[in-house]
Amino acid sequence: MSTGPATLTERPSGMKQQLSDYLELTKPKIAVLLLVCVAIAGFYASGGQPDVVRLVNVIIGTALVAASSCVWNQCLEVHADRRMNRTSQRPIPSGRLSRYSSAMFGTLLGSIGVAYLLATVGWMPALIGVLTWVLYVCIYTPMKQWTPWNTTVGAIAGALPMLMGWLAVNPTLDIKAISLFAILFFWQFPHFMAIAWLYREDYEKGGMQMWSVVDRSGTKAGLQAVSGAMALLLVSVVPGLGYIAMPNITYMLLSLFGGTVMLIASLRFFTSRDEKTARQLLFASLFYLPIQLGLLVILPSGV
Ligand code: HEM
Ligand SMILES: CC(C)=CCC/C(C)=C/CC/C(C)=C/COP(=O)(O)OP(=O)(O)O
Repeated sequence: MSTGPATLTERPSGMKQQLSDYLELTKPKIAVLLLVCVAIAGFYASGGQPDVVRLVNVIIGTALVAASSCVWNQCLEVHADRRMNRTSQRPIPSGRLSRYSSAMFGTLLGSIGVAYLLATVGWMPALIGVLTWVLYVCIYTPMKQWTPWNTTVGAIAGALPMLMGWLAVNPTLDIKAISLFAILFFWQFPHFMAIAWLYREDYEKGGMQMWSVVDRSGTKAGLQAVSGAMALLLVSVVPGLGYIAMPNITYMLLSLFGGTVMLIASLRFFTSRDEKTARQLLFASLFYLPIQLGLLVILPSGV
């Protein structure tokens, strides 16, 4: 029985755990890579001379709105998350946080984030942020329960933040902006199909309709990964096609190399469809994206 108010040494652990749980709700690992992509989009959109204040502000605002969407996604998916090993220990299904307090937290984050974007970088990034939030939380999340085409919708949500970074510093969406969106859009297919295969039993337990669940052979998941990687290879060279000073041959050769690595990893996954090739594809995807987009920052125009 407690002998009185918790001592200082006990209280922080309770508070510390709660803070850690609220942070976990925001899916920080996905958010960090996403925000790196947003930052590169803004840097590239401004020809390498960004308004640093606007760039920092769009990153902060996007982080808040993205975090809000991840929190609300988990509020809505708690019953499925409770049935999956991968997600059952998350703050809400485990009971460490209530759905109500989490939903309030998510709403607060989203409201502050949209207001911050409106106040600092204008209505266009804010509008795309709201649209992305709605796409991810209100459309993609329910779709996971009834069609494998949910991944295509999720990939649109995952790629739209590139346009938030772009529009924060450049009001004109040109072929370069679309190519950045396309790079992130197509990247998500090899990225996720590897995960969908690795966790296929889990997804089935959660009632999630992924390609790896509706087609147990994995052929459809493999085809999605290969198709995404092929499209990624093609669109990844676009930023170097003479839109920057002159055809950036170095950028294009490195992009073709990186895209070929992703395509080979996807083909190996498609032909073998086993744990090893799936993990290799997942890791390849997590290394490829920051390096590929990083080329737009480190290689000056026309190199
Ligand atoms: C259709 C779109 C996407 C789906 C369905 C998806 C799904 C997932 C899932 C289920 C995981 C495993 C998380 C876990 O281990 O519990 C994961 C990991 C990850 N995703 Fe994605 N993802 C998508 C798009 C993105 C985007 C757009 C980014 C960032 C640009 C991203 C970055 C990451 C990172 C960095 C990890 C590794 C996190 C970790 O190690 O736990 N993903 N993704
Ligand atoms: C500005 C703004 C709103 C940005 C949102 C960007 C964002 C987080 C996109 C989602 C990418 C995605 C589908 C992740 C997987 O979610 P999941 O629910 O399938 O992952 P899980 O199964 O691990 O919960």
